[in-house]
Amino acid sequence: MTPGARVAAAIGILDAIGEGQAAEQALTRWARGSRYAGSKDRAAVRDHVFDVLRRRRSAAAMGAGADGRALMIGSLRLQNLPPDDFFTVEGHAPAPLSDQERSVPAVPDDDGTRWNLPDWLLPEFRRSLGEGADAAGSLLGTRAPVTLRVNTGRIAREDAVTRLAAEGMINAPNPVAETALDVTEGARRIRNSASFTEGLVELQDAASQAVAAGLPEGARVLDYCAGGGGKALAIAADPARAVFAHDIDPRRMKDLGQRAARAGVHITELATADLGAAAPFDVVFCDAPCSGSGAWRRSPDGRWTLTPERLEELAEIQQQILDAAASLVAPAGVLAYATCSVLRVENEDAVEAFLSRNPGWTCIHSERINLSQHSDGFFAAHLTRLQE
Ligand SMILES: C[S@@+](CC[C@H](N)C(=O)[O-])C[C@H]1O[C@@H](n2cnc3c(N)ncnc32)[C@H](O)[C@@H]1O
Repeated sequence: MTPGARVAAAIGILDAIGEGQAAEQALTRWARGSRYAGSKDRAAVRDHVFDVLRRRRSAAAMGAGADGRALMIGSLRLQNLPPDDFFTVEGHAPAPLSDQERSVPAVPDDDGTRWNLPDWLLPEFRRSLGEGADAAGSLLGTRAPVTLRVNTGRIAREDAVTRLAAEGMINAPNPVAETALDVTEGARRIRNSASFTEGLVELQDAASQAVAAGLPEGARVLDYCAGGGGKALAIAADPARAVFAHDIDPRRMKDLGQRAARAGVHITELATADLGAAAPFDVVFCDAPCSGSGAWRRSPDGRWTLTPERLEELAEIQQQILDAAASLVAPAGVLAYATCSVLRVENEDAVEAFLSRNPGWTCIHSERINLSQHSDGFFAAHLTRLQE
């Protein structure tokens, strides 16, 4: 595909998203109907679409419109790429810019446009991040780093650096977690590399790695919201732990057995009905469902699909999870709560709500891992029962 044809494809996908399709669904549908598109084309189209979604408000302002065409014009301008180079009509490129489209509008300098967030979320974003709001808002408009977790049970981080470099992936130690490596070049090779297929590395954000590494000691650990099991795998890398995984939707754990085998670790999956018999656990870890606001660079349509009602609903689910998980914690054990959200309502407020309903519990640790060029934004808190 020509560069212009890739832009034309992105415009069609953005229009489908504008009509209500989820971003991943719209991309998959386009790829299925475009067998001529090779893997580099698919990656380039995806990058265009995600670049727009990360900066949709600024792109709409720069392109003077909200449809796919205007958003793509705006997005190219934001990247200092002249739209005229892509809108040539040749080789399946979109039609050339009209005189009106060629005049570059002035972009408003309000927080919502600069941070590319919906207006309703701005008060909560400011309350949550305080002086860090501007930095976090700007970062949300950039591409997320590609980060690996080194399976240190198998290979030391410094040896992994050399090995990955030999396989064409330029990488460097990440400062957020001792097991993390940032891949700066060759990231598309990861999944087919021997290092990956042999279980020496996994793709995982550095904040997730730091949260798993920061869990308190304890032999029996339950990952209560295990999902695909990324954190369960990281926890299981410590041979001193017996790790159990649970998710309300067990289909989410379908690849966990295979991933654990590749990593050379053992994880026991538990159905909801079996939790009571397997309890108590020294640590019950709840990586709770949340807005995902700390990871909106990776799922950039999340900020446009979140609603005040959904945020409220998530806060209720988070309390239900804490209550259910608390009953599985050993008397001197720890209930660990985490989200990949930067919003107070899902973090500090959630912990406070649990503690006010459960005066026998106290918070012994609470930390925010800031959104940065090295990791997503994360929150973690450790709660335990007050000893008599
Ligand atoms: C943030 S994701 C977990 C990601 C996972 N820990 C990882 O590292 O890949 C949250 C998970 O919580 C699960 N979940 C939602 N409600 C739940 C509940 N009431 N009890 C247990 N799990 C729940 C969801 O199915 C989802 O897989």
